[in-house]
Amino acid sequence: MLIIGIAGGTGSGKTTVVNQILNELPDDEVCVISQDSYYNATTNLSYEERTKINFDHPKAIDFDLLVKHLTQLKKGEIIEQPVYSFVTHNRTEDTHITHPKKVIIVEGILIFNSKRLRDLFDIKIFVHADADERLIRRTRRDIEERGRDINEVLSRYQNTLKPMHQQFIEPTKNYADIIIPNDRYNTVAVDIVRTVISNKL
Ligand SMILES: Nc1ncnc2c1ncn2[C@@H]1O[C@H](COP(=O)(O)OP(=O)(O)O)[C@@H](O)[C@H]1O
Ligand SMILES: O=c1ccn([C@@H]2O[C@H](COP(=O)(O)O)[C@@H](O)[C@H]2O)c(=O)[nH]1
Repeated sequence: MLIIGIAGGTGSGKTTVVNQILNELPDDEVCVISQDSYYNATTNLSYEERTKINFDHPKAIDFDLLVKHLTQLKKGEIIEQPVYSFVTHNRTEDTHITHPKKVIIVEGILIFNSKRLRDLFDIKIFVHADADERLIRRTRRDIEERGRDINEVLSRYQNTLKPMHQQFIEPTKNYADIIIPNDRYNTVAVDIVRTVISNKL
């Protein structure tokens, strides 16, 4: 089994890179775990209280469950990945049954922040895009896909995204084996990662 961690700031293009890697790879050989599925369950809080959570701080993530699930997959066990809603800021009632595969890709902004997780990765990849590019992408995506308005996106960026990125995400670039520059679509880098995976399969 090969476990690949893909980190990078919000809007850097992690999900896009993962999807490009998955294209042309056999479905039954690769599975993806998203750190976003492991935001803490906040059912005890009101919607208003949930909107005030700092989602870019490591404390917002249920790393215990993420490490437990990855360890189970490594042992060949099936897991029930939580399903998260960015609209309600909470886990849904659903779960996603995930089978162990030869290659497991874990992606998320804070995954290199946890030593326990880092130790589980065979390859660590950091997707880099400049802050202005990330802000533009995030603004478009959150308005089009995550039900936000421009004020929400910009005030969240100023109050939490930017400072948390500088404090907790950017420094973890140092742990990466490979850094993918992603201000533009980087097909060469994606091809290299795909080749590494294909060799393993
Ligand atoms: N290299 C790129 N150039 C332009 N737009 C991109 C690029 N990579 C991703 N995007 C777009 O930016 C937005 C955020 O990308 P996404 O992959 O969701 O980032 P992340 O998972 O890192 O938050 C998406 O709308 C995506 O289509
Ligand atoms: O309820 C939530 C939970 C998280 N976020 C934001 O999501 C990004 C991480 O996801 P990416 O796909 O890597 O962008 C993080 O910056 C959180 O601020 C949210 O908006 N709402």
